[in-house]
Amino acid sequence: MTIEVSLGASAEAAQEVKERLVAEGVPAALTAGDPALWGPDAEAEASIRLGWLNLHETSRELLPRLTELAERVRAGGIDTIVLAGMGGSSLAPEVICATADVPLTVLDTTDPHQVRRALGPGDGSADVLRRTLVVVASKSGTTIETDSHRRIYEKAFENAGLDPAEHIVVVTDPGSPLHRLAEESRYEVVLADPNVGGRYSALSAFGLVPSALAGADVARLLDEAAQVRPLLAQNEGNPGLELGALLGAEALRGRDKLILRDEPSEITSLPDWIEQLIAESTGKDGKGILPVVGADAAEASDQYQVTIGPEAGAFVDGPLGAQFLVWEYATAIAGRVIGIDPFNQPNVAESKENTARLLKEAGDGPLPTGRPILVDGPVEVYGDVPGHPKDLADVLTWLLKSLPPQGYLAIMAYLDREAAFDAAAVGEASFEETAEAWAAADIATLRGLLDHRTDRPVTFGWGPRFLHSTGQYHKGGPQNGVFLQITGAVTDDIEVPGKPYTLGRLQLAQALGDLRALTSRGRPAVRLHLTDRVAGVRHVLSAAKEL
Ligand SMILES: O=P(O)(O)OC[C@H]1O[C@H](O)[C@H](O)[C@@H](O)[C@@H]1O
Repeated sequence: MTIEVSLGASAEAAQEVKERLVAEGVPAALTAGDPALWGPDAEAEASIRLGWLNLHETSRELLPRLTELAERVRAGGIDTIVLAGMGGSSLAPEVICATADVPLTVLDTTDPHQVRRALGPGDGSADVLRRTLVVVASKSGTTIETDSHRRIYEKAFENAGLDPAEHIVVVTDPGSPLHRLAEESRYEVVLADPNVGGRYSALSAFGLVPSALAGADVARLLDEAAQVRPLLAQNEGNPGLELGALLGAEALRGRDKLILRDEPSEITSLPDWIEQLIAESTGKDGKGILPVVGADAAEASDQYQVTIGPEAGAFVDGPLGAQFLVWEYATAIAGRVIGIDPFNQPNVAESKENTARLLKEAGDGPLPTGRPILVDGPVEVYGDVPGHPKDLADVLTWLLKSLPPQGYLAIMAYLDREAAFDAAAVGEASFEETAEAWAAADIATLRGLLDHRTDRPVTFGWGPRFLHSTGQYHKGGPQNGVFLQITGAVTDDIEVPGKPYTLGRLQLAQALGDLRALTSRGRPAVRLHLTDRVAGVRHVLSAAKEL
């Protein structure tokens, strides 16, 4: 089965853009790997970023090794695959494994409570660790979260009397600092294609290694991509061109909020991967397309909806391997239409630098959190909120009122994204009861509650995961975002071996660093700090319900 793209009510607008792209010879030029398609400023970067167009062929050479590796790992009694990787180094495997229904633990967080769930109690349970293989995945080999996870796991394996070399597999680019370290440590290394950027790497070693180890059929993904690939050079019947023309045409006429719907289909959670691809590729130079995951399309002139799976209106229906390639192609096309370089991420570094500076300046002392402007039960409020708010509800109301006509609200939660598991594990409860208990304990429920109170789109991101995704758009895209950051007290912190910070301290520094970047742009931004996480989540949700 190949892929079907339907443009729904937007077909006419897309047609005009498509005709222009065809007249300019773009489909053939893109599939031939022409790096000049995004203008002279983008050419140098593009010339080393188009390898994703051929991964359906070039990644095939990985398959025998992956089969052998997966067998060896299983024969060694390992049944738990943990993936330490941020953004493009984990989002695709998460979707691949969810779709294949094989378990994969993704560590794309600095939340100590969430990392503790993977490690097991204490400094890691020997029982859990014996059965665990950690895939340390980083293209640059320098990402601070992934480096921290590697250090934590190395120490945990050693403490448990296990040889880290038997429990760690590294995926990185040739010559990266992580490559060198892995060789010194005798880790198994799978090198990735350096001509593929992180968010375009779903079908490279970054997508395939952890997924194959977790038990997914990755050869099938390459077959699915190979089926659609010949269509991408065509002027007609080209799903990537259709979708790219749609994304570009909508953005040009001011419809720059893309509501991504995930209807029940054979694919699970693809919008979470598309979100990074589109937000980080297009959100720059004051332009961009904002993907909104999990929302219903509002009747607003700047929003439109695309569904994964067959549905009324605009949709993309087809197997996962083909979806990856078609969305990548469409994003590259949309980048040309909008007039940005879809392969760089110029504003991501800023928050990272702020975080490093905050940690350095604070030394052994406390991080500069400032003083709360009010305390409402288990929730402290930080930020410049005018008009002397008296409680949390007033603060949320002010944030919603601050939304400009074309704006959006971004909720950014630096918390344990699995915390709601604890509340939902209620013995013999029915599916409905469990789902209800989950929603009542999950801070992500806030997105829907605030969405009901505004016609502006509301996004939700787990920090620091989103910093490697929508974080680029927030800082580099149209400056009309309003930001609600949520942090929480840490009761069970984890040392990062060889570093002067703990995970909890790093997480808070990341939140403060990003807040600094957002407020320096004059954007309205508030931080809620939950002094008791469970009670705090309940309190925030109940305040939002009463607005
Ligand atoms: O794979 P890494 O080098 O560790 O990078 C992981 C992620 O980090 C950065 O912040 C980039 O903005 C992302 O595009 C990338 O996917």
